[in-house]
Amino acid sequence: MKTFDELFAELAERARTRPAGSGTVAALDAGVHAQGKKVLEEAGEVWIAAEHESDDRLAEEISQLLYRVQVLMLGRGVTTEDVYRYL
Ligand SMILES: N=c1c2ncn([C@@H]3O[C@H](COP(=O)(O)OP(=O)(O)OP(=O)(O)O)[C@@H](O)[C@H]3O)c2ncn1[C@@H]1O[C@H](COP(=O)(O)O)[C@@H](O)[C@H]1O
Repeated sequence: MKTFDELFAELAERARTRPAGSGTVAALDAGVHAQGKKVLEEAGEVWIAAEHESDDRLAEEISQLLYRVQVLMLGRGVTTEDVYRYL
């Protein structure tokens, strides 16, 4: 179990250390265009799950959307503080 902030810190560390085999490193290397497409794809899956799937499947899709948003944030150099000041 981890929080949004804990995952963001983990992904930032991946970006910094670039361990072999990291899907996050590959997603960051793919660039902002590809990262944005993944956000849109996962958002669509969240919508479908919300209408047609179980609470557990919906929660899983939401977790994947949060991950994809965090990859995009790192890809653009946007921090959690940058986002939280608008909440
Ligand atoms: N939380 C996630 C996470 N959520 C989603 N995903 C990725 O997103 C995929 C699911 O998205 P898709 O529906 O697009 O599935 P897919 O089309 O089969 O995926 P791809 O072939 O496009 O990678 C998963 O298979 C993972 O590759 C995640 N990948 C990593 N994490 C966490 O991020 C951290 C760092 O991971 P690594 O960089 O892989 O070490 C670890 O704590 C992981 O648990």
